This record gives sequence, C-alpha cells and structure tokens, in this order.
Amino acid sequence: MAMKVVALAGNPNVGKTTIFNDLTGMRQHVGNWPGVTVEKKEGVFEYKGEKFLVVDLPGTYSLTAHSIDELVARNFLLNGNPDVVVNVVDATAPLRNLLLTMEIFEMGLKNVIIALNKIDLAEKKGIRIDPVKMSKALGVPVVAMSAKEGIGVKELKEEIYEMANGTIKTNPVVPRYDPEVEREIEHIIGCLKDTELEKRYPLRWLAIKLLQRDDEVMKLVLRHIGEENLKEIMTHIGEAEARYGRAMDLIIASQKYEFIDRLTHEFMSYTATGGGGESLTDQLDKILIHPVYGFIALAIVFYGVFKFVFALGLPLQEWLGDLFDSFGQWLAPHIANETLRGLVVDGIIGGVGSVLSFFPLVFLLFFALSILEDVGYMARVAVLMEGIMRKFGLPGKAVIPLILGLGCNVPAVMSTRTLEDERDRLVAMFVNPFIPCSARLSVISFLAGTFFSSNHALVALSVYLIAIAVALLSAWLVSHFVVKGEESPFVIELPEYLIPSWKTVIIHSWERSKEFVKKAGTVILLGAILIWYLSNYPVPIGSGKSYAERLGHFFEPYMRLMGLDWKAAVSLLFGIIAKENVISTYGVIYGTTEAIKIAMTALQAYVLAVVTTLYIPCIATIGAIRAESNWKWALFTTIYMIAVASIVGILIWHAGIALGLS
Ligand SMILES: Nc1nc2c(ncn2[C@@H]2O[C@H](COP(=O)(O)OP(=O)(O)OP(=O)(O)O)[C@@H](O)[C@H]2O)c(=O)[nH]1
Ligand SMILES: [Mg+2]
Repeated sequence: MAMKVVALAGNPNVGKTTIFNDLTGMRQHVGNWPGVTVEKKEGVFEYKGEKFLVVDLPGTYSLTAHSIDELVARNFLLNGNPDVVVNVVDATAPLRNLLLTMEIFEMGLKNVIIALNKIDLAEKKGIRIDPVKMSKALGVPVVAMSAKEGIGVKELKEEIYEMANGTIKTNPVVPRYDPEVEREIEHIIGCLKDTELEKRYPLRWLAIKLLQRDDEVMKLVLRHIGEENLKEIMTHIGEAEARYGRAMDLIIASQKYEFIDRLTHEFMSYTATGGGGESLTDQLDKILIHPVYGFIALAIVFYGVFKFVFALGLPLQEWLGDLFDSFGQWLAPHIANETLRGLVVDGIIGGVGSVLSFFPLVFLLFFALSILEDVGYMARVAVLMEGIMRKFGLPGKAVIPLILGLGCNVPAVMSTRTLEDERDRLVAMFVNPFIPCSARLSVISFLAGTFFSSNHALVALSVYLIAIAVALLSAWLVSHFVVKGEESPFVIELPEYLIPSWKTVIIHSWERSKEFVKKAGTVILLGAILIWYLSNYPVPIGSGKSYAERLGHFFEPYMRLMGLDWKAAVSLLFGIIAKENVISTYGVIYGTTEAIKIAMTALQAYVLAVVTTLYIPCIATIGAIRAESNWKWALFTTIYMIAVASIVGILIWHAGIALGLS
C-alpha cells in the first residue's frame, strides 16, 4: 500500500524540523534562526500499523514566488498532493503565522492540521490561546504542542492518522476582502472558468495571485488562456488599482491581516504576566544589536570563538598527529614489501593522518557556531551587519552563509537559497569560497602554530581578516560591475534567545564535522594516494624527476613571484581536490609535516597560508556553485579567485621583503 504523505509547512523558525524529528525519530538540523531548512527533507513514521511519509518543507512567510524556498514549499503544496498538511504555527506570534495559514486555505487545501507549537514560550510571554476555540474559528483541527519537550506529538500523530483516513471533516475559513476586491476576484474567476485550469487549481487562489501579479501564476495562466486574455485581466486589475490609488498586492495583504486580527480575538487573550515589563530578549538586544556596543560584543564573541577553538583544539591536534605518526612507525616494520610500505605508511597514514588530526579543531569550531546559532545570536549578527553588508552590495542576511562558510563552503553555498533576490544570491555565492572553511583552518592553524608559536591565534586571525576583506571587496566589485540590480528589502525575524539544548548542539556539530571525516576517507584518501604516486614515480621525489616535481617545477617560475617554490606549487595543485591536502602534501614530500620548518621562512609560510585560503574553491565547492547557479558562474568564480590569490600573494611577499621580514 502506498504511504500517506504528510507535508510540514510553516514560517521559518517555528519548529517544523523539531516536529519532523519528533515524528520520525530522525536528526535533521534544528537551528534558532530563520531559514535553516532550505530543501525539503523526508522521513517516515508508523502509527497504528500505517506508514506515513513526512516532508519537512522550507520555512516561508508567504507563498509568493519571490524566493526559491517559497517556490519549493508552494509547488509541493500545489502539485505534491499531500494527504495531510500540518501547518506549524508559532504560538508566540499567531498573527504573522496565520498569514501563511490563510494562503494555504486559499489554495483550496482542506486536509490541514494546525500544530500550535511553542506553547511553553507563549505562556511565558503571556499569550494565551484556546486550541478548541481556535479550531472552531479556523475550521480545522488544532493540536497544542511544545515540540522541544515532545509534548503533543502523540496527539498530532493521532490527528494525522484520522485525517489521512478521512474521518475528520474540515471547513477551512477563507479571508473575505472588500466588496470591490471581491468583485475583481469574481471577474477573474469568470475569465478562467471552463479552461483546463479549473480542473487543476482553485480558481479563487489563481485570481488572488493574479491580483498580486505573481510571476509564476501569470506564466501558468498565460499558457492556458493566451496572451490576449491575460492582458485583458491585467488591464482590468490596473483600472481597479487606479481607483484605489494603491497596488492590489498591498490592499490584499492589509485586508488579509485585518481579517486575521478579527479572527484571533475569538481564541486569543493576553495574561497579566505578559505585556508589562521588558523581556530578557529585549534587554539583551539593547546591547547586542546596538550600533556601537553590538559590534564590540561581536568582536568579543568571535575572538572568544577563536580562542576557544585554538586553546582547546591545538593540543588535541598535536596529540592526534603524534598518535598517527607513532602508528605509522609501529606499522612500518610489519610490511615487508617496500612499495606497499611506502604507500601505507607515508602515503595513507601520513597523508590522511595529518588531515584527520585536525578533527578536534573542526569539531570545536562547529560546536561554537552551533551554540551561537541555537542561542539565537546569528540572527542578531545579520541585523548588525545589514548596514555594512549593504555597502558592499549584499543584504545583512547574506552574512549567515558567510559565517556558515567558516565551517564548510558547500552547505554555505546552498544556504544562499534563503536570499530572496537572485542577484544577491549570485554575489553571496561568489564570495563564499573566500571565507576560510575548516579545511583551510587546518592549513592556517598548522602554519601559524608551526611558524609563529607565541602569537599563533593572532596570526591565524589576520589571515581570516584578509580573507574577509577580500570577500567584501569582491562582493562590492561584482555587485557594482557584474550583476547590477536593485536592492532587495531587509527582512529578518529576531527569534527569542534560548538556552541551547546540548543534545542538539552536540548532534549538530557532529553531523557537520562528520563530513570532514568522510572527506578524509574518500576524496582525501584518493588525493593522498595520487600524491604519493606522483611523488614516487617514475622515481622517488628528491631526484627532481618525479611527476610531482616535474609539475611543480613547471609552475615554479610563477610561484617565485610570491616567494614560494615548487613544493608549494605541488601542494596547491593537490589542494584543489581538498584544501587539507596542502599540508598533507608536505607530509608526503618530507615524510613528516614537521620537517616543513626547515624548508620555509615564517614569511613564506604566511604567504602560503594566505594563498591557500584565497586561490581556488575546492572541487566540492565548485560543484556546489555550479549546481546552485551555472557553469559560467562557477568558472568565473574560480578564475577570479586564482587571479586575486596571485595578486595578494605577490603583494604580501614584496611588502614582507621591504619590511625586512625574510
Ligand atoms: N521553547 C520552545 N522552543 C522550540 C519549540 N520547538 C522548537 N523550538 C526551538 O525553535 C527553534 C527553531 O526550530 P526548528 O525546528 O529549527 O524550526 P524550523 O521551523 O524547522 O526552522 P526553519 O528550518 O529555519 O524554517 C529551535 O531553537 C528549537 O529548539 C518549543 O516547543 N518550545
Ligand atoms: Mg527546519
């Protein structure tokens, strides 16, 4: 028997993924800022012997065609034929949430259950909602939940089960507008009647979307009724707008809001505890999004993050590195075949080991970022950065993908989907690979730790600052000269501050840093073997005739411009596969990575750190950019980065020499 399909829809940050996890027992990523889920995710649960497929849709405020995640959600609701739609409503902000509910009702969906979530928080804020009255007012079942504590999950399953089996009758309320608007809707419905459209879509919904000049719906209608008729409809709308003196879109939005406002009076009230007195969130925000103190706090927070990651991570990293070295030394005598011994000990254990030893650093970075996210701080960072980011042609929200890029650029590039504007997306995607990911953290911290023992955190921080400066400058260049366009409006919602759930934070950091280990087992393993091969054939490295050396020497004249040698050329070449390879390549060339000390000066190491950071996105990131945009954009990003890295590398080298640093 086919599984029944349950769609989870709702505003961003209302707890959809938490409910998804509660239902399916899965561990999808939950985060305390809007836009965490950008693709739909699927999972299965069983109740009373029946199986249900749950689809976690991206959070959206409405179902317009403004951004990809809204379209993903809308298309699924329209064409995915879900058996049940669970509309998650945040009990702390029912007015805003019900806007989406009304759109869902207007789409003609009948099998809707409202999951009224975060009732624990609502109570604290003094908002009281009567689920029974709410259900009566809306015409669909309402389940009160506190998903984080698992409250209401069983009830929700029961309702889903009943609804999927057709034992619940619903009668969703739909907003009514002013007579003039209603006449307009009637007129359009008249024009669309007796077409193929009538069989497939609710005409009232199409009419409202046409009134709002929704691009996708206009295209859809055009295909069915032809240009002539659509034009007639649009002119009619234009006349109505002229009479009103306002755009239909705004009229509909405000009337819908009034309708909801009246509706909520039937089931919502405020208790004495709420209203009066400032909440902790408001008090904290006075400082954290303050135009001056906010930035001081930001600097302190991120300095703290780095300090924490390095102070705790470096000793662990050293220890793990030693462990791999000892393992290699212990293993060597047990392998008789010389070639095999070289491959296993130097190639695999040396290469993969030196990368894996960075796992503690990566995990700790993700751990710190997860905490900031769950506390609700990331959304504040977006607000703070709005002004600055705008100067560089990006919306404040684009700072979130940039911060995610500190972990890994691949999910970061994907998270640009939360930006409504296509142009913003392209720019945000383009600058993302400049942000040093955890792979580059391993290279930067290795070089900083090896060559600048006393002030390694500061040196590492300076590489990050250079990278960020280059990213912002590039954003400015691209948004002014390559993808010009209008500014998009700033919308972000500030969630309440929350004490993070440690379980979530740890699971989440593990899920993310797991990718790093996986990469070590796949791409980097292959990379290490390739490197080992190129360095040992046709003759071992050192003779000047190995493939690696030949490649390196070919690029050497170019590397000399920035004070680097052929070894750096080989490392950087292998680093394209994965940036961690830059260090492991040295490991293969010298047997141990520590030997790098005698081969380089501190200035050269610094140049190498910067160039590694800037020179090219790794293969996985190039792939992500291509998938999210197109080949041309991925290629442009790559070429641009190579050029910038060369320029910056040359500048630093010559500046260093001029300062007498070499
Ligand atoms: N107090 C409280 N917090 C909750 C509850 N349910 C979820 N949260 C928190 O709300 C935040 C957002 O939860 P998510 O499940 O990621 O929300 P989402 O709707 O999937 O968000 P997007 O994917 O961004 O659209 C997290 O910090 C959760 O821990 C609840 O019932 N009570
Ligand atoms: Mg989610």
